[in-house]
Amino acid sequence: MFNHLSSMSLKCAIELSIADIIHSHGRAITLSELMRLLVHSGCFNKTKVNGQEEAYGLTASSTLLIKENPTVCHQLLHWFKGTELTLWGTVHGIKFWEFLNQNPGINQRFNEAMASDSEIMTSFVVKAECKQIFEGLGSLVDVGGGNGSFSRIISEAFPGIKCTVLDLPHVVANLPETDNLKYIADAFLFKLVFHGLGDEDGLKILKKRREAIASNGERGKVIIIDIVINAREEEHD
Ligand SMILES: C[S@@+](CC[C@H](N)C(=O)[O-])C[C@H]1O[C@@H](n2cnc3c(N)ncnc32)[C@H](O)[C@@H]1O
Repeated sequence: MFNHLSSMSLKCAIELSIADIIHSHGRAITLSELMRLLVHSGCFNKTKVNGQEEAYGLTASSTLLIKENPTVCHQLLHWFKGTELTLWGTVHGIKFWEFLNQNPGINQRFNEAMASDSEIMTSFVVKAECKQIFEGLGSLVDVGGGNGSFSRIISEAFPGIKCTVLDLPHVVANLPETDNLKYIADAFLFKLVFHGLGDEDGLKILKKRREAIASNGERGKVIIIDIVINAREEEHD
């Protein structure tokens, strides 16, 4: 709920030139409560001077904020003050997925990286304690499923499930189809999709999925695997 404090305090740090102040001071310097928040998000680090006084130093992240790196500073401020959803969109003036569409080599490497992630996640999701989520399903749509690596693994582990992968045309173009393609779904899988969408788009998608699975009785499921904020521990999110 209070995660916006991290980005707002980062905005303050940039506007107050805190990274520059520490940089020109040449060593750690005492500062306020704002700095505690920025230490929590890993932007600065905390140390002691003269054995007792609290002081703050630069980390690799805040080194990027000093005015010797004007591009990073400028783009971050532009992003904080603008209406564009992502830093990527602010810097490049184009959505990330559209950028991949225009750069086939990078698109291929991105999809291969996501496929590697699927391989790693398989042991947790398909083979271990989450296995029962998939048992008994007849069909599944993998929305934003990339090149289908995760669905391929599911279809091999659960031969009874007909998997359908839905993604952008440039991602699924020329991928070999198999005979287990089907257009009715018991379950919709969203792996690492929602964190990249705004609340409005995410809710719109979920409402549509609810309508689609409501007609399918108790077999209907929406399965979401995504990044969550670590709210309990004093660790970086
Ligand atoms: C972070 S990747 C996750 C890929 C896959 N689910 C995984 O975890 O390996 C997000 C995927 O969403 C897809 N995507 C983005 N916008 C989309 C849209 N409007 N319709 C369908 N897929 C979309 C992208 O092409 C990309 O493959």
